[in-house]
Amino acid sequence: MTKTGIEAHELTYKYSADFGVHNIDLHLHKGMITAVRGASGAGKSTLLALLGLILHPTSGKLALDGDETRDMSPNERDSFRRDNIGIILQDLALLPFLNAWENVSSAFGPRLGKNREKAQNMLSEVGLGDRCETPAGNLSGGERQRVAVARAQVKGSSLVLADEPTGSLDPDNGEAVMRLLRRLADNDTSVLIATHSAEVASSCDAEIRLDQGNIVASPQQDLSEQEEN
Ligand SMILES: Nc1ncnc2c1ncn2[C@@H]1O[C@H](COP(=O)(O)OP(=O)(O)OP(=O)(O)O)[C@@H](O)[C@H]1O
Repeated sequence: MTKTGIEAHELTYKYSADFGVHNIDLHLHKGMITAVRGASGAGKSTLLALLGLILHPTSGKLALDGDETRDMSPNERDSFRRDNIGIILQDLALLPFLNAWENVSSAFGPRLGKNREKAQNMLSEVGLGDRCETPAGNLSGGERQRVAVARAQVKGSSLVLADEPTGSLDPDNGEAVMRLLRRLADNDTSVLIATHSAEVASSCDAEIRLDQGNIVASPQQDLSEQEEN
């Protein structure tokens, strides 16, 4: 049987002897939003970078929908990431001189015009149908974040990783972005959000806590606690 979702087993990344993330075991199910919380420096961004195949693990295993990623070449990892993983970064990484649809279309690669219609449809879905031609640098923070969600969503990714997706937004825009991420999960995507916010975490389906690069509470624990109550 093909395993679905993301499974990490003893996943480790060492920047140095003391810093990094260590022996991470987790299973992110499809259709669920999982929050990863922890103090500054706990390892949240490092974990997202590992799951996004941006960092190559020092040791351990990582499978996405049953595909083991450990032995992929750098080129295979890049193309796997492009096809399967949407990433919403803390600093957004939108190109300010490209307009909204061009930023969304860039998820597919450099030939932006090829996927213009898909990009525009996706922008309509996140409520930005009338801002397609606006340069990203001229959009508000909330609008830019919605463009970033549209870009993560446009390929139909199996996994979406979001680093503080609501961190810089006012409550209304933050809730709008969370609703969009929920819709992604409802379409059978695994969503992982790094957040400092207890409120954001409480709106997720499960929570992982990191402390000094180690998991101190996992989604499985949270789910079994919910079942007991
Ligand atoms: N490129 C790097 N080289 C060496 N150490 C690093 C590097 N990047 C991060 N670290 C260290 O690894 C640890 C985890 O960092 P990480 O950025 O994953 O934490 P975080 O939980 O995302 O923090 P924040 O909430 O502040 O963004 C920290 O101690 C950090 O100083």
